[in-house]
Amino acid sequence: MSLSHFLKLVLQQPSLFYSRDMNGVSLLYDLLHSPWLLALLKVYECLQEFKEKKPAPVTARAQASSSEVVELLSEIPNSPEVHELRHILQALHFKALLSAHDTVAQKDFEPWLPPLPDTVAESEEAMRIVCMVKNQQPLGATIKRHELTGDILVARIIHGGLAERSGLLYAGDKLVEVNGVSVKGLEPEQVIHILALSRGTIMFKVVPVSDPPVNNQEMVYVRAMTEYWPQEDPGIPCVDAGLPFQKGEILQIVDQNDPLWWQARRISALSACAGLIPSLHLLTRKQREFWWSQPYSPHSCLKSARVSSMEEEDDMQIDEKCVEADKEEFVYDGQMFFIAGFRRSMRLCRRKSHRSHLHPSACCSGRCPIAGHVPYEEVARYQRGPSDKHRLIVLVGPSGVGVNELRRHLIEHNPNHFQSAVPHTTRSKKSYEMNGREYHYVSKETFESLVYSQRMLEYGEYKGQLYGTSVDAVHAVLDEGKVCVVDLEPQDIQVARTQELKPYVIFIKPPTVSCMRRSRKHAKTITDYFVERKFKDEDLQEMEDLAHKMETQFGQYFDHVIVNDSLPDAQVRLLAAVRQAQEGPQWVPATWISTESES
Ligand SMILES: Nc1ncnc2c1ncn2[C@@H]1O[C@H](COP(=O)(O)OP(=O)(O)OP(=O)(O)O)[C@@H](O)[C@H]1O
Repeated sequence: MSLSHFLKLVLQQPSLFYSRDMNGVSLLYDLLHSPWLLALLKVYECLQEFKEKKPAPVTARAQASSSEVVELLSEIPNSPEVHELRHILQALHFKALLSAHDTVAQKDFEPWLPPLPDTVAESEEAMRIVCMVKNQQPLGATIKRHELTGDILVARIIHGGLAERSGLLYAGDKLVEVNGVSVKGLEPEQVIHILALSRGTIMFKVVPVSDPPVNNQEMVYVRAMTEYWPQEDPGIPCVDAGLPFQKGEILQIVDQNDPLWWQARRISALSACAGLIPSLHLLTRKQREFWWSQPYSPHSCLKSARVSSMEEEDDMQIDEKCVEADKEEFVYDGQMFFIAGFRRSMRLCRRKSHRSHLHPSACCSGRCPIAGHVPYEEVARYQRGPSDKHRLIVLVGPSGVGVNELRRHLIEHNPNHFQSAVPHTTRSKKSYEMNGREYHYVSKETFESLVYSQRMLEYGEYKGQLYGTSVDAVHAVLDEGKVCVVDLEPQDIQVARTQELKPYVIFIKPPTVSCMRRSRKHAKTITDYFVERKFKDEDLQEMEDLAHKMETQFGQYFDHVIVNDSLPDAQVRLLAAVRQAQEGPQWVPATWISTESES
């Protein structure tokens, strides 16, 4: 019988006795002998005994004792009993049980809150007393001083922070006291000082804001196109509440109520407390101010020093056919395949300046990353559908890192699935070549019109001829249901970033110079002078420097990074990354998705 049911009977019984017409002695006799009264007395006795005993754990460190026993057991001869005991003591569920026991024994499972003050003056009726246990975590709120009244107000509540989780403090609440100290006339910094000194529990006396703000904004995701370090920003309302981020990181914007300071989380830590980041407007302004504060220097697009020095060198005549025809044809599954876009002239041309007079706009307005640079790019999750074209795969990396080696390997791995785009050139066709196989041979005028109509992903000049890869050449591959794999200079990525191509950019990064000295012992680089020449130490150093510059300037566009140390490893990782790009969900600019749904 449950105790509550039993107590109900107890209450019923006296009323029955009372209603019966009985003399007092027999009533008392019956009452004292009734089983329910005896049972009730027994319960009472048990409770009294329990109260006196005050049960206490024999030890508060059962876990430690268990570990000691396990250690001792290892020193005595093994027997089935010893084995069993050790097995029990080391079992995960048993350890969890002891851990729970110790937690209860040490009573560290709930915070201690101070008693609320008994006397609250009538005039303070509208006040709210809020107690919080800090537990070494930040409060998750910022304060400010009201410009006119001088009141100290809660400026914002950080999403996921202690204050928000308590549900007791709101932006706009007026602070009256902190831990019994009046904040009247204090500067926000002084209040922060009081808060910083408080350990464990903090008690606020606040006048609640009449309309607590409701955050019903939609969750927005952005890619950080720049980096941000709160410690270096003197303008941030609270450095500790700032969220540092790197280029290319995906952020979830959880609050845009403040026009200057948004609240965001990193996509990699969505359960963490949000942090403050400058709003789009503020960060754009900061970037502009920084830009103007820099000493004037004519901007030059990222180029390798080796490139400019090469341009001054005289070209040597090298037998083109013997160099260019290398490994262009191969057999796969009994079928002959031709691989275009790997020619020496094309590769050397890529290294040359992209600041061509052909481009309709000057360097700093089109392909250059500084022009039109937004600090946050809104992104959305994209999953390629079965009937969608493949995403363009773009490989980027400093010259000599192995971009072509990896690209070639990928295509040769399965030429029915991976293919390069056939480039365009203005040079004349050789007798052993075929139009549309090695190159699309076009006139200078046609090439220029492709450039002017923004149909060239990349282009350049080599030995007085133009070379480049057109958007249409990429489409020709994609339309066949294949994956197009191209090699671009980082400044050309922006041109390829369109809804129609949805490029997935993989940065091929060199390992350290000392690693390369080992792995590139037999590797060869191509130069204007030499068809193939061994890497020198300065080539490797330059590769490392250039990779660093590329990451600093263009890291925001890289969807994936592969360090090319061991070639076989890099090949495997590239294949996996390309598969993931086509089959897995990724963050892409939101405009790539919305344009699609509108059409
Ligand atoms: N991980 C590696 N280990 C050893 N050698 C490598 C590795 N990756 C590439 N190589 C070699 O380095 C040389 C340069 O590679 P590759 O031609 O692919 O460079 P690239 O990045 O395409 O540069 P370029 O702009 O000069 O064409 C080649 O001989 C290649 O076989």
